[in-house]
Amino acid sequence: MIVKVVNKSKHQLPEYQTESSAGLDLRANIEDKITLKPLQRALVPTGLFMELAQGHEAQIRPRSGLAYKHGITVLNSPGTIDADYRGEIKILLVNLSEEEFVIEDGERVAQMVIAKHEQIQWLPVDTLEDSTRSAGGFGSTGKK
Ligand SMILES: O=c1ccn([C@H]2C[C@H](O)[C@@H](COP(=O)(O)OP(=O)(O)OP(=O)(O)O)O2)c(=O)[nH]1
Repeated sequence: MIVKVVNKSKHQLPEYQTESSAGLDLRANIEDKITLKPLQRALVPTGLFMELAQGHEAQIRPRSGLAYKHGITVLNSPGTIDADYRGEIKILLVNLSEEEFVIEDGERVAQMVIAKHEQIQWLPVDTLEDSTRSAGGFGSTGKK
């Protein structure tokens, strides 16, 4: 799939790490380092602008290594980039660790997955067809 992109960052366009991976690593495009204290959040610019085809979205997700080693995650995960959005893609990071974390320019801070989504039409009805689960949820099936 071809996606139009304007790259105003100092960095190369994100590339897949392997042909079979879904996530494109996104790099911070910043003039000065950003220091995230515990529980602090920051909107990190990427310098990337995209034009997605209708019926598609981009999801901004955390990188598992940053989350595991440093408690750095995407606060609104998965962030949603709409097909009609023409602004700069930004990443909302939060530091869930007890130590401060420094984001450097060019650092791969999140990953982006482009996905198709359905376009639905509501069909208002009075009742829904029953199912085995019915209204059970939130642990209704137990632990094991
Ligand atoms: O992690 C994100 C999430 C969103 N956006 C941009 C693209 C998206 O299309 C737009 C709006 O996002 P969203 O719909 O999540 O924001 P909202 O809080 O509902 O605001 P809006 O009223 O602008 O829709 O902001 C980002 O750059 N990064």
